[in-house]
Amino acid sequence: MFDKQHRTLGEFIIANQDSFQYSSGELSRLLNGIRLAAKVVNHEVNKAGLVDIIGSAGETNVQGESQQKLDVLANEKFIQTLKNREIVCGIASEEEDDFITINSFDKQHQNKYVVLIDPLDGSSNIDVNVSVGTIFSVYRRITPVGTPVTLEDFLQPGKNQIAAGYIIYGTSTMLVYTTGSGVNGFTLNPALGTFYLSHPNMQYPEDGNIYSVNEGNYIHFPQGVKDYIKYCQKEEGDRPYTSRYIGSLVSDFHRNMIKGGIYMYPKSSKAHKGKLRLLYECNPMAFIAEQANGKASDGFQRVMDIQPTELHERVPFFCGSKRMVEKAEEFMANA
Ligand SMILES: O=P(O)(O)OC[C@H]1O[C@](O)(COP(=O)(O)O)[C@@H](O)[C@@H]1O
Repeated sequence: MFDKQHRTLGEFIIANQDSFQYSSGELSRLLNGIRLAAKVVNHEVNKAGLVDIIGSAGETNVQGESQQKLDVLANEKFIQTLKNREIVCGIASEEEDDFITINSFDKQHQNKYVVLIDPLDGSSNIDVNVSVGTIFSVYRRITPVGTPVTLEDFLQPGKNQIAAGYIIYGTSTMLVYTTGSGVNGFTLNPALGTFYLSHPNMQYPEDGNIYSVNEGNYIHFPQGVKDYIKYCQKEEGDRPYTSRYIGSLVSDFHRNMIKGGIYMYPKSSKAHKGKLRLLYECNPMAFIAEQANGKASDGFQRVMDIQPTELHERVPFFCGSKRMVEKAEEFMANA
């Protein structure tokens, strides 16, 4: 298992390269690209209140959401950084209608990895100085090297992920990721511009007492969700639980992973498939949750078993401490 002596993220990536199935150093270079882009975006997020980077960019993205200027900037920085690494053959992003094809420098489509990103998660919180994040998911392509990347390379079930993580731009900036051998968190020392291992081997508590859901949608929720929320609020045993909802998936997830809790974005009569996107929000968070002894489902099945059919498809999402997600699923099944 990993030891704390590998203090910086760079050292940690190299030191653990061999624990990775296709260890050729390429994934390390990809992760180092994400590390670099995270620092650049962190710098922009931190000074957001001072420069004209807050507010709408005047455009809407493929989801019909108004794009924030920081969304656009974060999208550009991650795409640019990943393009230059000679590893990535394609990128899909919340801010891009279609996937982006990246050819290797020799123009022979030799790159092997696809990356899916939510460049700035929690965008409704940007203007009000509440923590936001970036989410990333990495797969090995399934179409032959030497040919251009196709949609098929992106529409892989979450269980095929080889790496996933998030960056949280909060009271401190952290990068949390997994390559399938546990979850580790690194905190940025802004004075040195270096990420240090601060949270080795992160684990969800088996059970918790925090529930995170937008209760403003309560009347639109399925009966099973209403029943589970009532269960959380009932004066019985270690309940009522505490309600905490920041409105940034990354921030709510991070808190619940440390303290024990459940995050829910169910379907509703307003949003028949929920709001969160399977490929670059739910799957990466599900991979991290499972690697940290947590659980992630759509209320009925393991999220990472879902076979995607569209780049920007949405799914209901229940994620957190194992016992709490199982209890929520119980209410969904019995409703
Ligand atoms: O405001 P709502 O409907 O509760 O949605 C909040 C959820 O949507 C998100 O902001 C995702 O959407 P964005 O990636 O567009 O920000 C999550 O981070 C958050 O948990």
